[in-house]
Amino acid sequence: MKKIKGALISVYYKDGLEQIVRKLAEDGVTIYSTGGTLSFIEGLGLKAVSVESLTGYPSILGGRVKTLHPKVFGGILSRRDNPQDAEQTAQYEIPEIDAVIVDLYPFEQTVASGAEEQAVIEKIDIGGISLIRAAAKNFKDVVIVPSVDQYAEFYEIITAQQCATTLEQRRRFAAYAFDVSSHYDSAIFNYFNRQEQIGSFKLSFNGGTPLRYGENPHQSAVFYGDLERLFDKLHGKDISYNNMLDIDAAINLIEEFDEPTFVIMKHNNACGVATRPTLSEAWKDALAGDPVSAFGGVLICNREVDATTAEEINKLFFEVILAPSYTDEALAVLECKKNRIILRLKDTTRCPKQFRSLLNGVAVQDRDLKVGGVDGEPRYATEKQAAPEQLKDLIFANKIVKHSKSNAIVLAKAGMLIASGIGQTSRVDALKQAIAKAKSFGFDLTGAVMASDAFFPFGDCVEIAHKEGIDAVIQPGGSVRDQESIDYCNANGMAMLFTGLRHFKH
Ligand SMILES: NC(=O)c1ncn([C@@H]2O[C@H](COP(=O)(O)O)[C@@H](O)[C@H]2O)c1NC=O
Repeated sequence: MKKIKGALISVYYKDGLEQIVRKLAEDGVTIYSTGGTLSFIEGLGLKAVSVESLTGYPSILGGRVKTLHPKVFGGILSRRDNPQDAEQTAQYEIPEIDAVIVDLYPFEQTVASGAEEQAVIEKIDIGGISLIRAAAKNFKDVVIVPSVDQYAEFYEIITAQQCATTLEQRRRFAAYAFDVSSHYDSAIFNYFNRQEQIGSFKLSFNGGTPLRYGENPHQSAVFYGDLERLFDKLHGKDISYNNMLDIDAAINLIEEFDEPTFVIMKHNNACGVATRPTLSEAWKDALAGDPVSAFGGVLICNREVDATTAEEINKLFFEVILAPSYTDEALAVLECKKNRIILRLKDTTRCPKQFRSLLNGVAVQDRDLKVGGVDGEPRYATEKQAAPEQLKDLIFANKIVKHSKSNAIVLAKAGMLIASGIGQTSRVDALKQAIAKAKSFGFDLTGAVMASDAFFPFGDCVEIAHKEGIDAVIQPGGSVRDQESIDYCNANGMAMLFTGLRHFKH
């Protein structure tokens, strides 16, 4: 156990500091402090020594240099059991500082506020980060409180142990310190790296929410990120790892649609999608696409859920629902099952990059943010063009296939997903799966459209589709054998659009 005799306090946010300062003062600890923090302490009617009087220098360069001085850093870094260090600290009249309390300039908040570069640069804390690192390095003798988040724990310790700390406690606070400093530096790096990418990859999240388990009960899992910005959880049990995957996929898909649309996700793929003039109609037809798979699904829509729609949704067993809002009546209906997770979407902007752990590292790619065509519009590869209603269905189906696991084929008709073939090892198998599924639910494929996430390597898919009554197709194109498919379509009165955009999803 080591008693604190000298403490340096230099914090940006002063909230929560009062009880700590009072306790330190009560136990006779000498407090050293910087400008604003010193005024705060004196405002409490307590005494502290200004860092200026310790160093013999004023705070200069607009606060850029305040604590950066050997009298401060010598006091923190001196090894108390090292005779040479002791000799030098005595020679230069350096006091022992055995507790350091810092709260850094709010760099990330300043960037997030959209501040100009110069304002952001001034919020790069230099002295504070140096204090944190120095104190953490010398944890054998010094305790470091590196941010406001550790105030409560530190206060508990000094209250219970009369301003003394154990080595184990100091080591834990040193870990907090490097957590704070590395996160802070990652944020600064990402700010500097935002335009001209220099190649390194740094991602840092504070905290982490333990999940009940991972993809399966024998796998443990933690989520790092800020779900609160994305949505409000209004009701239900904890969100699971698999729920998160489906929620992510659901948000990606719903964002493709402007008109009232309902999507039902199952294991990362849509099993029901419909666009209709009203949300309740969209729900009805999304469910009709595959009422069997919908059981236990994740639901998402892009309009307020009203009571009528909620009454219908309520008949289904589902895991999660996401919507921009709910009427009070709708919420009352949906909340009748205690485990159901009800989320209100807020700000769905997400990182434009996607990360995935694989092999012994992380692969980073741009999100697939394009749809429709390389330059906006897809182009006809065939003589025949689709009728206006069918063209709408082609665009609709292409949005769904973009978010389906490869190899994927989507069949749609009248603004509704009628079947898909997903995650197949051949495109023909994906098509056959979709056809079989559509038929099993009694859908008539005459006049339906087909979307493919990648080009047709042979002419077989358009031929199979045509034999089922499908006469409009959308696909990226780009196969060396595109002409086989084009010739077949031309010979059989089919329309085929090329987007030039492949949408593999592995
Ligand atoms: N320049 C320095 O030597 C320096 N030393 C400590 N700080 C920071 O100054 C802030 C506290 O300043 P004040 O006590 O004047 O309100 C803290 O966020 C602390 O991390 C510094 N500021 C920036 O680097």
